[in-house]
Amino acid sequence: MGTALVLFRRDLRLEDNPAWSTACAENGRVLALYVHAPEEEGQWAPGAASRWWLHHSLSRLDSRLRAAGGRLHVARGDTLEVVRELAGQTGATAVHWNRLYEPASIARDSNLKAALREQGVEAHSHSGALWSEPWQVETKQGGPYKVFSPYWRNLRPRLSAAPPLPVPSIAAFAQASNGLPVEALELSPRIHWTGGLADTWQPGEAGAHEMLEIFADDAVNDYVQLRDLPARHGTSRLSPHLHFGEISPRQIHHELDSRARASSARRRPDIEPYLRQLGWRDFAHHLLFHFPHTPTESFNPRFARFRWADADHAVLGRWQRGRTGIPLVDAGMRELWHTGWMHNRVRMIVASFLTKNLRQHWHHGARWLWDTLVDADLANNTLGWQWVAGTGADAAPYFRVFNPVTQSRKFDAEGSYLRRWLPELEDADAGLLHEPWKDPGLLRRSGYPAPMVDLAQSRQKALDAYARRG
Ligand SMILES: Cc1cc2nc3c(=O)[nH]c(=O)nc-3n(C[C@H](O)[C@H](O)[C@H](O)COP(=O)(O)OP(=O)(O)OC[C@H]3O[C@@H](n4cnc5c(N)ncnc54)[C@H](O)[C@@H]3O)c2cc1C
Repeated sequence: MGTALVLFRRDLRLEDNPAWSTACAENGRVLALYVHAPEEEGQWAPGAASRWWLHHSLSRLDSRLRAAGGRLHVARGDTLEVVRELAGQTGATAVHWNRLYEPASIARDSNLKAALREQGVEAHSHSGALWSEPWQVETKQGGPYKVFSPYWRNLRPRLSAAPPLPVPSIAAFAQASNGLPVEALELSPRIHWTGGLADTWQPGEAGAHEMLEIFADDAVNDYVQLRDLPARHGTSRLSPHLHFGEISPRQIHHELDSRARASSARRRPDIEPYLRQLGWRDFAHHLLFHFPHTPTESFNPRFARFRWADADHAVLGRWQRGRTGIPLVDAGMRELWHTGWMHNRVRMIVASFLTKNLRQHWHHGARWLWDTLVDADLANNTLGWQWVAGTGADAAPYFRVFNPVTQSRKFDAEGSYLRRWLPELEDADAGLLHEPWKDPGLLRRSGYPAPMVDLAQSRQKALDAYARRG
């Protein structure tokens, strides 16, 4: 049996990894390879929080492989050159990887496949990141979907909760020289600002399964009731693990389905609302694959000439630092800065505030989240921003401007989320917490800023601007 290289990218797991399983089954020797080539990701090289995650996830994968007698061969440089050099060194006759769907990755991987095949090396790509390939779900007319509900109605009946691929046994690891330690990639920042990330997350395959277990043990039962409450752990928090491929949708589906079947009919959780939400991830990738211009251009062409306010760095800075004077917006932005994550409902509110009340282009928000989220994902982030800004496929209507005070009273009625992230308002009266500007004395005493815009007036200005669009 021959030797194969397996390129690990955002599939940093050994279980349910089709590229890894196939290579191990078909070859006597395998080399697990990570090539660090951020420039090959075009404008979307990983941001600071993602790099932190990647450092730890690669280290954990390396440790797992070492425990099995091998290691992760880490290299930096041009992927094709590195693969060619290692194929030569190890005598590999095949290269396997799981597909990615960002435009730059598709272009890179197509070149890689063609160049390797030309050289007589087999190149195999596999489906390991999504439930379904973006081209497998088609409308009756044979085109892509633009609206989620019909997309989901088409996809859902085809999804199987079959057991995922087990961790394969490995005959032998191929040896290669010049591998780097993960530290050499300098992904972890020199300045120590990542304490909050380390306190919140455990990157890697084991961390992903722990997170799934916590969710499956408890919150999945009340997902519909709790998923909108930012103070509660009502969602799975699997997004960074999914982004880095430490766990797959198939694994999650299988685990939740098996547990549901094992529980008595009376106590059986309804896992459908959660699966549907996970379906948005496949949908986001479906959209990105079919409409690759959307990370930078409005999905809806009617917004191509929309006049956003000029970029204002002071305004953006207050939003980024959580100093807008609107408690729910500031709490979300501070949660993001501290933990690298923000609750979905709060993401919608901070995005609506930026694009509508402040009328800043959604690009600015998308970029900031790209740098600060541990789950920054081009497909999901693009969909989220275009949805809220009203410029996207299946978007919130442009006239929907979230009122952050109403939202905060509804979804954080007791103010636990606000008090947690705005310690200066910890002692504020419950009635004032959502609108502290109503008591100038409170603002003076606490140092919490006055609102940077009047919510009603800025909403009206946004509606006027949207009404004039295109
Ligand atoms: C402005 C904005 C920006 C966003 N940026 C990102 C991003 O960069 N990366 C990211 O993963 N999600 C993004 N989202 C979607 C969503 O907020 C997160 O996926 C979710 O908060 C992650 O938490 P969770 O894992 O607990 O979600 P759960 O509710 O437990 O959902 C399970 C999984 O389903 C997927 N999912 C859930 N909601 C969505 C959605 N609306 N769109 C696409 N996939 C979804 C995620 O992979 C998530 O992990 C964004 C949303 C908005 C409004």
